[in-house]
Amino acid sequence: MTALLEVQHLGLSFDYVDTLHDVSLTMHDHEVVAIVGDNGAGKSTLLKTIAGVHMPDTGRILVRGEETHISSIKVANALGITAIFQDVSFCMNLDIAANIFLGQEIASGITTRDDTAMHLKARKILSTLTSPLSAFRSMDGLSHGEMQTVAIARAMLNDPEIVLMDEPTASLSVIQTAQVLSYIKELRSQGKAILLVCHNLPDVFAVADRIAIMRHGKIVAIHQTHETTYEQVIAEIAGARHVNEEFVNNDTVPVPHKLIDRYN
Ligand SMILES: Nc1ncnc2c1ncn2[C@@H]1O[C@H](COP(=O)(O)OP(=O)(O)OP(=O)(O)O)[C@@H](O)[C@H]1O
Repeated sequence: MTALLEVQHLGLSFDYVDTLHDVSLTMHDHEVVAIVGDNGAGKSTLLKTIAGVHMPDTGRILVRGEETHISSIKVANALGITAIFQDVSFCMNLDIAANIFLGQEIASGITTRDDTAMHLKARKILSTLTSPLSAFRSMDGLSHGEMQTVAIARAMLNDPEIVLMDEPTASLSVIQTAQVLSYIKELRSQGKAILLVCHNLPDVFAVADRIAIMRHGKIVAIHQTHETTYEQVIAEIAGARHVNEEFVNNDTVPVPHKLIDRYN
């Protein structure tokens, strides 16, 4: 089966420092792949390189089996790749529909926007995500989680096949996080491939089919989520040769939280 996205031996340096080193990764439709790693491991740089923000120095990116040169975000979008970065900007004085269409408004004449068509499409996208948000609501006053919903809806505008998400649950409440994770599952069920950079291991284990661990610009391991454990992933993030028994055998605190507390 042809992979939707194939990254082969990517390398990228900033100021002579290897930020990505021989990175290879394959993604198929109906799949969520999470990239985890310590600060500075190169996760966001990998995502941005696939999204067209950076051009790799070496290696290849294939989309549906075809070699591509993703020289800009626009080129990535045309290939069916869309990214949701951490610093999404909104126009707070406009409504949700206008923010979903920001920069891609539907015109009804040379100088006028077709607000009705935009609201209809915005409502359709929100309902596809099973979001209860009204497209008429003002951005002003939305919670972080609701803004993340709008960011995801905006990314769905051109029905991409490959969705790249950088820390979509950062600074969200438990409920908002659950909502965003359910959107990710919904996108997977629609056949999309989702690449997720995420620090939060419970979120990763809740939603990812595979987990890729990055360290010092390299992918050091890729696991099927159901075949790995928090202990193993944390050990690989940290570069430990063995899983620490102290972590594994302490049954007084739920293991994931104990591990994460220790790791942080
Ligand atoms: N545009 C850039 N110019 C120079 N160095 C950069 C640039 N972007 C990233 N880097 C460097 O590349 C390394 C990897 O950064 P990156 O943001 O990809 O890491 P990360 O794994 O996403 O980290 P974090 O979890 O902290 O966001 C860091 O040392 C960073 O300073």
